[in-house]
Amino acid sequence: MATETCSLLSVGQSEYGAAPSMISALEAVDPVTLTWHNISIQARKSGKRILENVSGIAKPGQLLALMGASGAGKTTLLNMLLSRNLKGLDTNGSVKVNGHELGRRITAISGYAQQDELFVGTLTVKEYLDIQAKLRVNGDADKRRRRVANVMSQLGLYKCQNTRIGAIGGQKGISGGEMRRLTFACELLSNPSVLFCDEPTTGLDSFMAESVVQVLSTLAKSGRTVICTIHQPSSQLYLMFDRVMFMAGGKTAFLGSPKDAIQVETRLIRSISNDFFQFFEDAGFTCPRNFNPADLIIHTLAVMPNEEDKCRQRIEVICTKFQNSSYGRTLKIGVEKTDEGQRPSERRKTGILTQIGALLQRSAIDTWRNPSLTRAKVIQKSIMGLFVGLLYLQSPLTSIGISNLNGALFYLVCELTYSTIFGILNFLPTDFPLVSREYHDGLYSVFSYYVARCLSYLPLFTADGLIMLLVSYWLVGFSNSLVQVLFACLIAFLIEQSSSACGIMISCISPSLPIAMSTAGPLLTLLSLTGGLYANVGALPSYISWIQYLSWFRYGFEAFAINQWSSVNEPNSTIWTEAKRDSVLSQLSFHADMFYPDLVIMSAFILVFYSIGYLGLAYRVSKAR
Ligand SMILES: Nc1ncnc2c1ncn2[C@@H]1O[C@H](COP(=O)(O)OP(=O)(O)OP(=O)(O)O)[C@@H](O)[C@H]1O
Repeated sequence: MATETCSLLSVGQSEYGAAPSMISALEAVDPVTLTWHNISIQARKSGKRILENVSGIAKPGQLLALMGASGAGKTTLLNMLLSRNLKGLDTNGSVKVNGHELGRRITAISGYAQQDELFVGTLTVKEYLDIQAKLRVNGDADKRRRRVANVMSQLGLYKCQNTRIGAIGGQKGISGGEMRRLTFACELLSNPSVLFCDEPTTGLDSFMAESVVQVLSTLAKSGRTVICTIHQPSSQLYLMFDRVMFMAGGKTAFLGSPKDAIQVETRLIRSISNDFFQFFEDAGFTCPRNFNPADLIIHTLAVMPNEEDKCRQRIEVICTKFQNSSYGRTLKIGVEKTDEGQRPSERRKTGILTQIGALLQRSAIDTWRNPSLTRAKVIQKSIMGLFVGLLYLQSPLTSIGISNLNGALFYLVCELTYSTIFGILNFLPTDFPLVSREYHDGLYSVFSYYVARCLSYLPLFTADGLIMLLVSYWLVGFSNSLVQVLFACLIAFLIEQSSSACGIMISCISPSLPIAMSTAGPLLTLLSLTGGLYANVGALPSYISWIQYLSWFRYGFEAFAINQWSSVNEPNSTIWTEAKRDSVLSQLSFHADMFYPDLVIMSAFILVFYSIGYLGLAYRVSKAR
């Protein structure tokens, strides 16, 4: 195990700004040699061969670039090395870390910077890294602070540490290059021995692309094994890699080193041809002067439309030549002769409470910085409360007044349900890509995410209902003894929680938001129609009647009604008897002794809905590999 701390100059420190007092060195890692041997991958359904006997080796201290035309198999190889995203594929061959097959456990020693960046855009760079550190660094607050300071310093993120990350189509935040460096920074917090990057320079201008490859090169020099896929690098970038692997038609066309000591631009291509490019020239494909070598090779290895047979033949020639060349033989020996070395130490997950705390903090900041939902709900519920209050203003205890009060109670049940459920159906779609990625990166369990996310919704989806209830309560003239008001608040809470738990459940088990929406609509119609106001629950036909027992509309309405009619406001309270209460309730086929069972049943609904939602989410996240 490595014990020394590498002392590197921070990448672009002066350019991007760094805190001078901070330690600007990356912590040491266990050196890792990654080998892959005879990897063959086939699509299960179509039988299409995606990779064929691909072998390779990546060593600590080296930056290896996987290159090739589109469809060559670069991403599939990267996924195989990481043992993820292999759904629907049959795989063969072995991937070894210091001679050990780790399988999925490779995530515990590696970082994977994926091409599409997923962040919580409302957070600043520093806040995001602090929370990531809580999820990735096992240790005390001081260790986390140092790790964050180190990676910010190494990746030149100090200057933008207080800038919000921003989101595409939303608030503008940090630049594309800074986002890419933030992705690496998150991965580096775990101090991985191996770093995988999928197309790290795509979408960046040449200056940004160079700075990103410079970062990767520096990370490799710190003793890490860095592997990235890359599309058409410029001549300059191309020379920054320690090793390049060219792929074509799912095979290895070359794995070796490009020349890196080129001083004069005009000599660049000829100089490369001395070593790396020599192989392609020997195969009969010469590189013209002033031509970007990577461009030429990728072009040579591409399968052109309308010339497929010719291209495939050419690829076959090159791949066979490579296998029989000294490069191919050296590679074969290197891969086969890798002895078992020390198993690198694996990152341990942080505790479940730490995970929940960090995720809750992230959600809370996001909600706080995104006040539109909160504001909309509070305003909407205040207006609805006022409207209900004015509509049923001080209803008298006449038969019409009693019926109005029951109508007001049922309306409250509906309002607590509909806006909650449709407000929460978006629970998963927005979060899902980030959650499933972070879960597969080994940052936290689905349970931690689920608990934190549900808790983060709780205050808003409780307060809004109570605001509506309390705004309307005295206006309508509901029974206002302290006990009745408190019970009314509890009932409103249980109704709103039943709705949000049901919304979360539907969101977690539906494959998409439109399906969730079209499930929720008819379901709520059924549940509200059997809730007790539109049709008397005692007179429903038997083939429909059972639905009422699945309806929190019914239990919530019954509990509200029992609470309301158990006693009434002065001066009528003295003449209000149990018989009168029972008579009002019996009009609705409700029973006074069902009050506590109603509360218990709604609590059970909440538990069951949350549990099903959790199981649905866990299943979907596990399948999203
Ligand atoms: N699950 C799958 N089922 C069927 N075919 C697949 C599957 N995954 C990948 N392929 C096919 O395998 C080939 C290689 O895909 P891959 O994404 O690895 O290529 P790539 O070199 O990374 O391409 P690009 O540079 O365009 O991202 C493609 O033809 C792709 O359509």
